[in-house]
Amino acid sequence: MNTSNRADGRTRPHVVVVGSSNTDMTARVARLPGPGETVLSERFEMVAGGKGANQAVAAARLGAQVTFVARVGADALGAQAIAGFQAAGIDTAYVVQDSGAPTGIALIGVDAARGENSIIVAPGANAHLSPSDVEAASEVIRNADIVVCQLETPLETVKTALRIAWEAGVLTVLNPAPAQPLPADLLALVDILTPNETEAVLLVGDTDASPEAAAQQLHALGVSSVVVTLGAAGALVSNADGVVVVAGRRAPTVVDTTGAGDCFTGALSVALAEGKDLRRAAEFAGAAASLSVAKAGAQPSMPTRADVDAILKN
Ligand SMILES: Nc1ncnc2c1ncn2[C@@H]1O[C@H](COP(=O)(O)OP(=O)(O)OP(=O)(O)O)[C@@H](O)[C@H]1O
Repeated sequence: MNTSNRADGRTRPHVVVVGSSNTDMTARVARLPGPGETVLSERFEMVAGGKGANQAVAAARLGAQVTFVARVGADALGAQAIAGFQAAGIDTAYVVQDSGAPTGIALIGVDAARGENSIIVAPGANAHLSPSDVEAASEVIRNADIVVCQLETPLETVKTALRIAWEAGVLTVLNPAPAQPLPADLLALVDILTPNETEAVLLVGDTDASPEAAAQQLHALGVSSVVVTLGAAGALVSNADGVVVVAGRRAPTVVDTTGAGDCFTGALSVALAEGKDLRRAAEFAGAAASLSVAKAGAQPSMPTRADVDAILKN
């Protein structure tokens, strides 16, 4: 393990995140516009997002040494994203600024009265994150404690990252979001899969499957550990030790659940890299995610290690 000692005596695990970085542009409106219609927004916010970046920031806030492998545009939003990663202490040596594509964005309209949203995602540079970008970081991946991927970048790229890690005996985590069916040869490279309920049933192609039944089918496809997140109810943890539901922690208040899943996967990865077993890692991740829903925005809402340790003591 490539761990270094911290002042508090705890070892600092090395987490490599391979994935997306977006800028989320959110406009609250009284009513979402129909085709051809223009509406005025009462409030506009621009917040750093993208599942990969959210998970990288979550892991860094929780005390891991984090290397992020990603692509942003050679534009102002890309420079801003990189500055944000560096401020969080993330190693950005493998964040490429792509001069041929803009930074990925999500345009989010929120109906303030109903809380409904409509979202347009323009992946931009995320779609250019290539197997060779990942290969450039292969030495870092082979020496990591854990490698974490999601599905907002090309599947071939995800597969390359998982394969390099798998062949080196490094733990692999896949958060299979956004929901989509996956090829068996990719799933076979995954140690720990972290779908939410929708993603779990979509992966097994059976929308009537219970989370537990979906987990069993995923084990049959070669995934040794499955953690299905269940929103406020917590998470179903399934591996060779059996199946258990780790109850959700009551959030102090629920302000914004955006990024709760990313916080959970980032935190789970840190805990696993520190050597916790899957169930204890899921308890840690649930505690972190319950704190993340109490604050607005994905990256700004990721809790610190001290915040999580404090609620775990209670
Ligand atoms: N209202 C809540 N109160 C406490 N914890 C929550 C709440 N909602 C989510 N969580 C925590 O966050 C984890 C992930 O939530 P969820 O299952 O909704 O994932 P998700 O659908 O990927 O989330 P999102 O897409 O909003 O990021 C849960 O397992 C739980 O630990």
